[in-house]
Amino acid sequence: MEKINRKGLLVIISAPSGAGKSTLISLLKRDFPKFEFSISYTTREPRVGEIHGRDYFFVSKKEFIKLKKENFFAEWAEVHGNYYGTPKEAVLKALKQGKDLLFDIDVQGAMQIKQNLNKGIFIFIFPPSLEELKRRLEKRNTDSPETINIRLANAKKEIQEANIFDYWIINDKLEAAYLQLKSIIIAEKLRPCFFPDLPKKILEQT
Ligand SMILES: Nc1ncnc2c1ncn2[C@@H]1O[C@H](COP(=O)(O)OP(=O)(O)OP(=O)(O)O)[C@@H](O)[C@H]1O
Ligand SMILES: Nc1nc2c(ncn2[C@@H]2O[C@H](COP(=O)(O)O)[C@@H](O)[C@H]2O)c(=O)[nH]1
Repeated sequence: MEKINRKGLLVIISAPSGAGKSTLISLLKRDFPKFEFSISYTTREPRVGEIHGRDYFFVSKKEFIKLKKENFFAEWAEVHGNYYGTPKEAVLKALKQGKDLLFDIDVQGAMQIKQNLNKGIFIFIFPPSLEELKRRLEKRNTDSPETINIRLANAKKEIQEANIFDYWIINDKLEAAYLQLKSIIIAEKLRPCFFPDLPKKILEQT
């Protein structure tokens, strides 16, 4: 069969810190090798094992503010006391090339993408409870007790904003949550709007 043109899908995933976004996204990276992943800029210090240009572009506050003034970001927000932003160029490139692009961003950023681009599917991941969220953050052992407290306080606010999202997933058992996430993405990728030429191509075949 002749190659069918496909438009790219934008997938925006948000969750309170520690709910399991990065864990779920690493499974998507394994199963959807053609997906592009938006790499954000941040003023946060790198965690052990994080690599500049793979996990984030780690920049100073001064550099971030300069980029912000230059209109470099598709969206940006102050999250848990640090700045985070999505480079506009990566989004425009993915849209132009019809590539699927996934964003791991907070609720404020998701709202901006919704307003500015007016496209994408918006998925919110819940932890099974706030106690379990705290347990996961403590067990991850990447943040100080003060930072964990800030992240837990922000989790309550983020959960209250969850109604702007298209899909909700509770990440209790990882396998079940991942199956739900994967199913949403597969179903969304099959929407007719992503294959505008398909009926014509099928009818033209001899
Ligand atoms: N379903 C699950 N059950 C138990 N532990 C989990 C589950 N999902 C993720 N975790 C663990 O919880 C911790 C937090 O997960 P992860 O780092 O993926 O969260 P996150 O939402 O990306 O957080 P952040 O926004 O701070 O980056 C990790 O140690 C991870 O291994
Ligand atoms: N608005 C944006 N939020 C972002 C972006 N990149 C990441 N994030 C969110 O920040 C928090 C904290 O992340 P962490 O890696 O420090 O734990 C989390 O909710 C991310 O989703 C971004 O470009 N814009």
